[in-house]
Amino acid sequence: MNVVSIDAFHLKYPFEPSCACIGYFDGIHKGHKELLLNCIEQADKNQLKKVCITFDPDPWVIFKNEKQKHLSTLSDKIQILSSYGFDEVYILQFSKEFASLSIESFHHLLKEMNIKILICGFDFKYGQFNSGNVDTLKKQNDFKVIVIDSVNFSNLKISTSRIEPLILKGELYQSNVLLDYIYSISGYIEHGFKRGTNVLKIPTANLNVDQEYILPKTGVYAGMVLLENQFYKAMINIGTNPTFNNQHLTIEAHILDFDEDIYGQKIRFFFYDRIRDEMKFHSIDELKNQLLRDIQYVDQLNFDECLLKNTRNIFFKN
Ligand SMILES: Cc1cc2nc3c(=O)[nH]c(=O)nc-3n(C[C@H](O)[C@H](O)[C@H](O)COP(=O)(O)O)c2cc1C
Ligand SMILES: Nc1ncnc2c1ncn2[C@@H]1O[C@H](COP(=O)(O)OP(=O)(O)OP(=O)(O)O)[C@@H](O)[C@H]1O
Repeated sequence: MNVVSIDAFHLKYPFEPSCACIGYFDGIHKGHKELLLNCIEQADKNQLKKVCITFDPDPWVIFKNEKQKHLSTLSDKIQILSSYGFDEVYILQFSKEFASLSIESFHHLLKEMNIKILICGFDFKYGQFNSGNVDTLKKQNDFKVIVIDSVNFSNLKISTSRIEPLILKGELYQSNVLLDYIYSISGYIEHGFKRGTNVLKIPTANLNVDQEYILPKTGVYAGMVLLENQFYKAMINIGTNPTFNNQHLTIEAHILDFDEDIYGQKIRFFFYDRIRDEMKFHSIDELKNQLLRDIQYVDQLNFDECLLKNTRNIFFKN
């Protein structure tokens, strides 16, 4: 899959005729999935390149000058799109100039990018003051437009802004249902206080997380980790280890049936469901007994087959 960064005002790339879906696609949830699958199907049917058009940076960065947290980093999006079988991802460089393109200039840009079929959601907006929408798109004759109806859950549109608060509240199972795969964050393993290994005899991998991610509410989660293209069941804690009065928030996983030195390695933590609050225990033995019960619980937990399969399809590299 080719990933191409595009300056809308200086098109240089040799664009081949394509069927493209368009959006910011943070998290690539179940609603987005409908667009992506439709795009792949239409591209194959019409012998066109399979293209996903997205934007970077986040419009908020440009308008509010604030770094936003996201469900997925750009690199995650690229990985997910690659798992769908896209040929190309066009990343339109978002700027104030780009945001103020007139409706006609936006259509002209897509025509110049050799888009033959455009797939978007029913509420897609574009151009100056977000004045472009599916009605204005349908009025032009340069490319065909396919509009996807709202993909709902409990009669409400599935959207990134609906999933984000669920993650912040720790309702990870519900977020996963709306995403259609298991939510994850990634980073590198760093050194902790070594109490896991030395005091508790329950070693943990401490995550130095990419700061872009939306972090689940503090607490203990059943989940998995992905390490060197292998999935392992894990229990994850996000918190300040109140039994030890830590000053800073840590994100750590005890990987079940695993005992290797993995400092410095790239790792991904998957949050399947929240088990409990992080608690302050009166003694290390009490904490240890609780951790042993958590291990037992996670060990016997059967993850939803469909969520597991979708997650593997995205993140497992063949
Ligand atoms: C699944 C899991 C649950 C945990 N729950 C708690 C908890 O409820 N209270 C607490 O003080 N620490 C909790 N911890 C954190 C342990 O205290 C921690 O693993 C230990 O302090 C090791 O830290 P270190 O990696 O910095 O050495 C939990 C850790 C894990 C992996
Ligand atoms: N549930 C959905 N059903 C159909 N189309 C959707 C759905 N969610 C998003 N889309 C479409 O997918 C494309 C990308 O959506 P985008 O990422 O901009 O927003 P979103 O998922 O609705 O999130 P937000 O809450 O940030 O608005 C757009 O064309 C949008 O209309």
